[in-house]
Amino acid sequence: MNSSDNSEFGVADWQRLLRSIGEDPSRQGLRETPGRVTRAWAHWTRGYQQDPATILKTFADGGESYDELIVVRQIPVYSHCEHHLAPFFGHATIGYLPSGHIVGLSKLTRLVNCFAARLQVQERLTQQIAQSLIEHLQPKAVGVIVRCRHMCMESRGIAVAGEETVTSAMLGDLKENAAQRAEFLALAEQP
Ligand SMILES: Nc1nc2c(ncn2[C@@H]2O[C@H](COP(=O)(O)OP(=O)(O)OP(=O)(O)O)[C@@H](O)[C@H]2O)c(=O)[nH]1
Ligand SMILES: [Zn+2]
Repeated sequence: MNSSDNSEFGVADWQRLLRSIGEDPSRQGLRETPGRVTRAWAHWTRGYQQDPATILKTFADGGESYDELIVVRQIPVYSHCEHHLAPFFGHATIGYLPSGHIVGLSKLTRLVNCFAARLQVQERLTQQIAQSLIEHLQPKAVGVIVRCRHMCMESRGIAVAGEETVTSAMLGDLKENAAQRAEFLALAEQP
């Protein structure tokens, strides 16, 4: 969303929204809010402008042929549900079994951000992370676990606080090989 582009949702629309809930957009505390919220939504939806292929540039693993699981845990997730535009947030764990290529560890967090900064359901977010790793890194296996709290379920609707939704995607060896999956889950869950 670009506030200088009249064809897109911007400052005038947020002013209208503020009026529609009975507020006065010209009062001191709200004067800067439409511009601020426009910029905030541009940030929360920046993922539409990001390309997972560019993020996941691989580098050869220096001849060391590392062939064990690589697991990164506690990757922060901030997203918005496509049903209510309400935040959902939590953490992701990503594991993969390389096949000749590894990726910079920070790129896994960037990949999560790229898909989380779009309107989502948690299930699709989880699958997109896993599928793009398979597509661009061609590992032997990928496992993704996402745990989130959904504000549309806590602050409204069913209105229960603190429920956690857990989703997972297991591809390649992690789908087919029970021992491999057990190892990933042990690494993912270790305190
Ligand atoms: N599967 C899935 N559902 C989600 C996610 N985020 C929100 N929802 C659900 O989307 C559903 C939308 O249901 P609707 O009946 O169309 O909308 P609603 O009347 O606002 O539903 P309530 O939240 O039950 O009041 C709700 O059950 C939400 O809990 C998500 O990431 N995955
Ligand atoms: Zn929702």
